[in-house]
Amino acid sequence: MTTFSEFGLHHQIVRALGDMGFEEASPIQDQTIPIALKGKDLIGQAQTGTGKTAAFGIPLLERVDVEEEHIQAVVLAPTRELAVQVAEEINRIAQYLDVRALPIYGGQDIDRQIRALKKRPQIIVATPGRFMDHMRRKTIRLQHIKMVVLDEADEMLNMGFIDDIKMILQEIPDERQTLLFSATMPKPIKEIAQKFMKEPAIVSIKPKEVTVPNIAQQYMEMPEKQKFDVLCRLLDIHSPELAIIFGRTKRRVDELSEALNKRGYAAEGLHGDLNQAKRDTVLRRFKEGTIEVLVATDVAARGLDISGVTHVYNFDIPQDSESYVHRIGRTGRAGKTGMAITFVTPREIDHLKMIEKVTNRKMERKPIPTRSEALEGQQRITIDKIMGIIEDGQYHTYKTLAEQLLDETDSVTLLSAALKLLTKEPDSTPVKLTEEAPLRMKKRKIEVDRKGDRGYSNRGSKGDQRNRRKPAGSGGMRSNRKKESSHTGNRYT
Ligand SMILES: Nc1ncnc2c1ncn2[C@@H]1O[C@H](COP(=O)(O)OP(=O)(O)OP(=O)(O)O)[C@@H](O)[C@H]1O
Ligand SMILES: [Mg+2]
Repeated sequence: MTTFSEFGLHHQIVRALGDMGFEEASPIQDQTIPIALKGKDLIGQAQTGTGKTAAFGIPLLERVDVEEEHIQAVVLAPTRELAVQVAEEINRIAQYLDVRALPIYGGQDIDRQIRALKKRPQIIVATPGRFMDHMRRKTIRLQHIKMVVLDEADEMLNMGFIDDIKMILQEIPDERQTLLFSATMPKPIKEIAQKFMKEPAIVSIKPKEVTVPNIAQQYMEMPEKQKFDVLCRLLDIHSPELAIIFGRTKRRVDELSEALNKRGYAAEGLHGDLNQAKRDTVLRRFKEGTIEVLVATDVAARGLDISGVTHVYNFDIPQDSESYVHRIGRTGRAGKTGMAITFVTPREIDHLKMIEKVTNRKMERKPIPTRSEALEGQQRITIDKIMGIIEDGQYHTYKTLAEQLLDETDSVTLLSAALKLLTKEPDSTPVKLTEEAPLRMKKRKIEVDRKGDRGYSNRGSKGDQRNRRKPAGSGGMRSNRKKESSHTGNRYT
């Protein structure tokens, strides 16, 4: 593997990477950075959590002219959270340079953004809708942009941003460099590539390895009604450092997080109907560990890099293999290990098989854990905590009290009572969860797979696009453009 100094990067960048704990380039960085540094167009595909952000972030910073006070590079990303995260990572790499990346996204006060833009950042990381708004207002000028990155391009297409992206790419000067990155690359991406990129170099992992090997993948089959109790048991047994639970719909996420709280888990929901401030708070609290369980729709699946996520639970099986790959990829990042458990109802087994087929990886079937296993899990945690205190030696102030108690009660009885008190016993508080209909396999999906579409999903296929898209205008791009301005506030799900 290559060390970063071998790429001939600015010493400030190498130093920042060192501060960040990056010692060697990851494989995708190793293969793409030299190409991107030459100014060539590039499609980079690599598994989740393997450092694609720095793979484009480093060349952007390397190629930005520090003296020039214009926007020189634009990264487009599908969600606000991702825009913020990518800008933060670029700024960390840029900490010893006089270069700044500014995140720009819908839902944030536009005047504030305009003021921030006046400070002349060289790099913008934006969601497409808000970027279009600024293009129209001429608060972002395009003529000096010489690099464009599409991060999670396929998701931006799924979210109906295709026209925005085409428009943006059309308006940015031609003699630019275009980079496109994602863990999955369904077909419509190729169309964008053909139209808007100049003989892109393709750096791609084999479909065989679409998921990273360090994530243990398991599934459990059970009726819909049983899912919630099983989830609670698993949380008790695994006691994750941080866990993400994926639900199919926004209502589902709300109900699940409420139900989890009722049963004593520190959980909060994240989905597109929450306002910006709430979304920010939830993510912050999760990153800090104030909440241990994040319940989310697919919005959190893309790109989010939160260290400490040890477990991902697909409470509802994901719609397609692409979503599966991105969801489970929230764990097992940067070489760490992780565990992903998918719940499947008997009628959804075909769906699971389809996912296995496309990802080319079998999930291990696991039996449903029992209530007593859950209790054992929690008891183990209690014991670990007690042993931890003994190791720390911080218990001496309690010794006299312990001796007094032992005069009156025998040690086994005393310790048993203390263990009971400290152990979170499996809880069966009734909760309200509206049943979800099982996911049905659509015939079309299998057909696409059989055709050998390299894409790990079919979500990008035309039919789906039509369904997922915002109400599409029949008019040309210009008419779309107008209409969309009124939408920008809430388009990012
Ligand atoms: N060379 C490196 N050495 C050590 N850690 C790294 C290196 N490159 C990136 N990382 C860290 O690995 C984590 C994952 O990186 P990143 O978010 O860029 O992954 P990704 O490939 O974009 O994943 P996804 O497909 O989910 O978006 C980040 O915390 C990042 O800081
Ligand atoms: Mg990423």
